[in-house]
This record gives sequence, structure tokens and C-alpha cells, in this order.
Amino acid sequence: MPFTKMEGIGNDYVYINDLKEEIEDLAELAIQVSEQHFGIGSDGLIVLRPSNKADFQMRMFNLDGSEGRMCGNGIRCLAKFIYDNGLWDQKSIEIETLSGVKTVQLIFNDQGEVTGARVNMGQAIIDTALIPITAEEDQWINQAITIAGQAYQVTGVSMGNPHLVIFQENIKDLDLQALGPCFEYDTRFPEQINTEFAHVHNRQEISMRVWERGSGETLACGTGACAVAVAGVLNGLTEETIKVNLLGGTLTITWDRSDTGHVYMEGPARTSFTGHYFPQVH
Ligand SMILES: N[C@H](CCC[C@H](N)C(=O)O)C(=O)O
Repeated sequence: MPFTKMEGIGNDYVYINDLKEEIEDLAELAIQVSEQHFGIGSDGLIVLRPSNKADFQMRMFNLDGSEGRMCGNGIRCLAKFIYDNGLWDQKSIEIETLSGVKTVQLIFNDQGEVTGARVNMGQAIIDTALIPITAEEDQWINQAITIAGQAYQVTGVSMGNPHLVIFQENIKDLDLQALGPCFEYDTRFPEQINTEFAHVHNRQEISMRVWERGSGETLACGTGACAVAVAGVLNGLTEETIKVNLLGGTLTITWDRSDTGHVYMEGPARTSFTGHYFPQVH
């Protein structure tokens, strides 16, 4: 089974063209390929499928086999995968995801190579019931909660997938391996949750780390960076366009509240290598 390994600022996935819809158990394949010793090693699996609502469909799976409803770093790389494999020849691609159709504008270098993309990530959702967060409050903006016996001020945002944003001074010394699962599996998050810890440098720049639902700490999370940018505006900490520094690199995020209310994400996309995977037969 041919595959392409790609990364968006270090958030790496295995990409497979399944336009023929021949792969039956995508969750099982995600678990297999993500494992570094018996598989390939990645944060998960992204599969290209046909769509009757858009040019293509993206199916995205975390390394534990759970399906993500949207993946920001992944959709930039998938658009590059589509163009580089000659499946599309225009600079704009509409990609169907479980959280709606997203428009991806490819970015080229002077040699005509795709080096990244700008994605319309759609609306940010802050109604707790829609994130979902089980809470009496309609919104969690700077909401005081307790997790694992510690008090936190949190902001809930969905980019089609659920996020909880915490702003704090020190994000370097966080023990995310211990703390991350306490957030991810808290019973107030019925579909689990991606958690971002963000340090505000100034009104135009934030640094963050992320514990991803289903994948653990990753070097970057595109939807997470969007959630942090939205939370920054909601908490009066940042402007509508900011630079977000993640462990694997930097994204530019804009929340256009004046016009569409949509969130835009711009960042790199890179192919690491291609290969052939032989699925394990149990
Ligand atoms: N773990 C996420 C999916 C991947 C999101 C992230 N890798 C991104 O770039 O947006 C979830 O289950 O909601």
C-alpha cells in the first residue's frame, strides 16, 4: 500500500490515496501505521477519499484510531499531496471534512513547488453545548474550573473539533504526559478534548503547547492554534491576526470578526518521504 509521509510544522501523518475506497478499517490502519516499531511512526493517518460535496474528502485518524472531525496541519499537507500527485491542477481546492467543506489556497515558491497553504477554517464555535462541554454556562470564557485538584481559567472553542485553551505564564515546565490525560478524559468533555496551554508574548504573538485528543502531545496542532487565537481575542489579550509559535514551527492565524466571522490559518506543508506499507495481518 503506497503512502506519503508529510508534516505540517512537525505534526506528522501518513497520507494514503484511497479515492477507490478500498480500505475497510481505517481506524485499525491508523493504529498500525502510527506505531513506530511495527508501523511507520506518525501522529496518525489521513486518507484521501472522493466527495460529492467538494473536490475531495479528508478522513483523519489520531494515533489511537479515534477519528478527528478536522485537522488544520493535515488539510494543508493533504492539499499539497493532491496537487503534487497530479490529482488537481488549480491553486484552490475544496476539501470536505467531518466539520464541513474547507477552502484551501495553495502557496507556491518561485520554483512552482507547493510550500504551504492558507485555509479558511470556517466559524469558531463557543457554545458549550456545541463544543461539546457539559456545563451549566452557555460559554466558557475565562471560566474557573478544577482539574486533578488544580484550579484553571479555561476558554472553550470548537473548530469543528473540541478545544480548551488555558493562558499561563510558564508553559515550558508543564508535565503534559501527566496533565494532558486529566483534561482529555474529564467527564465534562463527552467527546474528550484537545487542550492548549498558551503564553501571550504581546497582542500579536503567542507561544503554545498542545495535548491532542487521541494523539498526546504533538509538535503542533492547527485547529488548536486557531482555538488559541480565538480565545486570545475573547479574553481581550490579542488582536485578530496573530503569530502562533508551536514546538514544531509557526502559524499565522486571523479571526475575521468584521466580515464572515471565519478563522484563517496560514502555514507550511512538507513531504518527508514516500514508501510502501505492508499491512499487518492478524
Ligand atoms: N486530535 C484532533 C485531530 C487533529 C488535530 C490537529 N492535529 C490539527 O492540526 O488540527 C482531534 O481529535 O480533534
